Amino acid sequence: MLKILRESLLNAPIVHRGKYHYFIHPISDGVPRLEPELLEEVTEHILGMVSKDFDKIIAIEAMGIPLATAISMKTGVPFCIIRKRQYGLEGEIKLSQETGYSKGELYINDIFEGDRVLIVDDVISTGGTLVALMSALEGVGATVTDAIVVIERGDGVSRLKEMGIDVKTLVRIDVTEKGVSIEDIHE
Ligand SMILES: O=P(O)(O)OC[C@H]1O[C@H](OP(=O)(O)OP(=O)(O)O)[C@H](O)[C@@H]1O
Ligand code: HPA
Repeated sequence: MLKILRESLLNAPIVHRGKYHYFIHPISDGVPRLEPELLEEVTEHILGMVSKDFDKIIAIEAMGIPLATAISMKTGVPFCIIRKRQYGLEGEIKLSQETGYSKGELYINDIFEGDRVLIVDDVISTGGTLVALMSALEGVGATVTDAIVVIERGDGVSRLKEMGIDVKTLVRIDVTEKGVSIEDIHE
C-alpha cells in the first residue's frame, strides 16, 4: 500500500531554505508533476482513515488544494480554502502562520459555528500552521472531525498531541541533505 507515495518520496530532491532541508515532492509542491495515480492512491487512503461525518473540507493554500479537490469530488462535500490573501469580508479571521522556513498571514472565510470540518494538508513539520488553525476553529465553534496530513516530518504531530489534538498522517519521514528516509508508513 502507498507504493507510489513511498517510491516518490525516496526519490525527492532536497534543497536548502536557510538551515531547513526542504524536500521537493509532487504532493507538497506540484513539482515534479503530480500524477493522477499518486493523487488517487493518497486520497483513497485518506478516505479510509477518516470518519465520514464532515460537511466541509478545509484546505490550506497552496498544496492542500489538490487533495481537497479530489476528496470533494469523491465525497460530494464542498471545500473551503484558507487563503494567504485577505478579502476583508465580514467575519474573516486572520491567523499568523509560522513554519520551519517562513512566516505569513492566513485568512479564514466561510467557516461557522456548528460546521463539521475535515482538515487536509500536504505536510506537517513544526505544526505551527495547524496549531494556529485549530485554535481559530475552536474560537469559531466549528468541530474538527479529523485533521489529516499526508507527509509528517519533525515534531509537529507530537507538539499537537501534547495540546490534546490528534493529527493523522500517512507517512513519517526524516529529511537530511542526503535525501528522504521513511520512518513509518500507514499500511
Ligand atoms: O508544520 P508547519 O511547520 O507549519 O509546516 C507545514 C506547512 O508548510 C507548508 O506550507 P507552505 O506555507 O510552504 O505552503 P505551500 O502549500 O504553498 O507550499 C505546508 O503546506 C503546511 O501548510
Ligand atoms: O520540506 C518540505 N517540503 C515541502 N513542503 C514542506 N512544508 C513544510 N516542510 C516542507
